[in-house]
Amino acid sequence: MTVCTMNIAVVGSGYVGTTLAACFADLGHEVTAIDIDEGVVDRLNRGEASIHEPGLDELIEEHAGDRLRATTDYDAIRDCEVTFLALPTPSREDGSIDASIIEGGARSVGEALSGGGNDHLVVVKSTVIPGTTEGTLIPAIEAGSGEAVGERIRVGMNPEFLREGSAVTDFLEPEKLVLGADDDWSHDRLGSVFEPLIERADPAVVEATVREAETIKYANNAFLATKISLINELGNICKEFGVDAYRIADAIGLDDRIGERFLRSGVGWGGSCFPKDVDALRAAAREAGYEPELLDAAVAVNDRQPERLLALLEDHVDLTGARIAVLGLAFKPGTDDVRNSRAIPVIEGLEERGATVVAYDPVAPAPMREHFPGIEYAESAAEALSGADGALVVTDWDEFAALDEEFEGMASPVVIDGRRVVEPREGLTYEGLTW
Ligand SMILES: NC(=O)c1ccc[n+]([C@@H]2O[C@H](COP(=O)([O-])OP(=O)(O)OC[C@H]3O[C@@H](n4cnc5c(N)ncnc54)[C@H](O)[C@@H]3O)[C@@H](O)[C@H]2O)c1
Ligand SMILES: O=c1ccn([C@@H]2O[C@H](COP(=O)(O)OP(=O)(O)O[C@H]3O[C@H](CO)[C@@H](O)[C@H](O)[C@H]3O)[C@@H](O)[C@H]2O)c(=O)[nH]1
Repeated sequence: MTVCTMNIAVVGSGYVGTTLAACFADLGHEVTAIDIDEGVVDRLNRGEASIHEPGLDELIEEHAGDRLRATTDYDAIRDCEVTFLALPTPSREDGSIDASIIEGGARSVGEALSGGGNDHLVVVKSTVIPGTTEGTLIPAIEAGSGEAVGERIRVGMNPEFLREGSAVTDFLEPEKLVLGADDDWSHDRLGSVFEPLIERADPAVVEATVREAETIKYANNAFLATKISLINELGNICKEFGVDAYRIADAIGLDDRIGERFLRSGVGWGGSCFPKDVDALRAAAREAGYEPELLDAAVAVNDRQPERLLALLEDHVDLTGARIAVLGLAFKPGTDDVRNSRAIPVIEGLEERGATVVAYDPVAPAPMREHFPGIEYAESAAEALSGADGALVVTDWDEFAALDEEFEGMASPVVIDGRRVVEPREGLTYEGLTW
């Protein structure tokens, strides 16, 4: 069967946009990546990613200069059939969504499409609060293009479920695709974009309205974040009972209605999505007149976990003047992203208690330096542990599981594990957060 290839523009070359652009090129489409950052564009054209994501460099190297090109010029959109908006949708101070960047991007897309031309589908890939596409982005495209959306220019919504650290595999082997559109032509065109992926990976395809697609994304993230907070709450209770929360999670996960995934208790959820998206959903729910009490509680439990880690350490070490190794800075393994990493409140808490922090992460020290320029950064876990009065494990990098004689270099061998990655052993005072 012949699979149709298309000309696709991807606006925004961050974690989502770069993955999208590289994977679409790999699926056979002609892709133009557009970003305002010239450095990002230059690197892409040289065949390099600006972010750390397993498998991404290889794809970009293979397709850059061929099916994948990058530019800062929105006018490239005119030659494309579909444009994906993968722009940031950060939180405002009060937690509500700040749609100003994507609104500006939508306007620029509209301007690039002004003056007539081929049919074009603009697809919102970013996570946006239900109603944003209709109430903010369509008017921005119309303001830029000078024509009503719904005839030549149409709009769809296709939320992204990839995880950082496994973005390429998640994108190329999705469990589901949510195709959001409010008319048949837009559903069909969105379907054509994903046809090669559907052929290859056979995901469940959910046809939804734009507003449903926007909502599915928030519901998905809110459910997962709350699931982790629930296992963390149960884990904290297990710890009080002297019971290993991981053995309990293994048992309850056998119940299909619960499921075994996302039951790893510990220092909590961070990253660029769960905290921002749960906050935006809470704010939007409140604005709509609904008190999201369970989501508030999920956040409260999450906020408490780093303090609980520090309190456990304090049971063993007087932190004033102590040298403490922090193992892991990225919000999860496999990424250099430190946005909302649990390492941030952990390091702040150590500093407040007068401890000296020596941090180690295999890929994320550079972005963390922007948050904490004054702490020490070690080149290896062994160096961080050397002479330390205690260690906190904050990210579950595989290499921490292999640590062994490195602990012998500690001044006092106390390890408090927030991710269940280090093996307890003789000679080590070891405690887990929920076990
Ligand atoms: N990171 C994830 O794992 C993930 C997963 C699913 C959904 N999302 C959602 O996808 C969206 C993008 O997230 P991200 O993590 O990829 O963002 P990011 O911050 O990693 O990247 C955004 C990119 O957009 C560029 N940019 C900013 N303004 C621009 C403009 N006006 N025109 C062109 N480029 C511009 C920036 O230079 C940057 O390269 C967000 O809504 C996010 O919630 C993220
Ligand atoms: O059992 C678990 C699983 C995860 N986490 C933590 O939860 C956070 C998020 O992890 P993960 O979901 O793997 O990474 P993200 O890249 O943030 O991906 C989430 O956020 C993305 C952006 O919206 C979505 O696309 C993904 O589907 C969703 O999983 C990290 O701090 C993890 O350490 C736990 O504490 N316990």
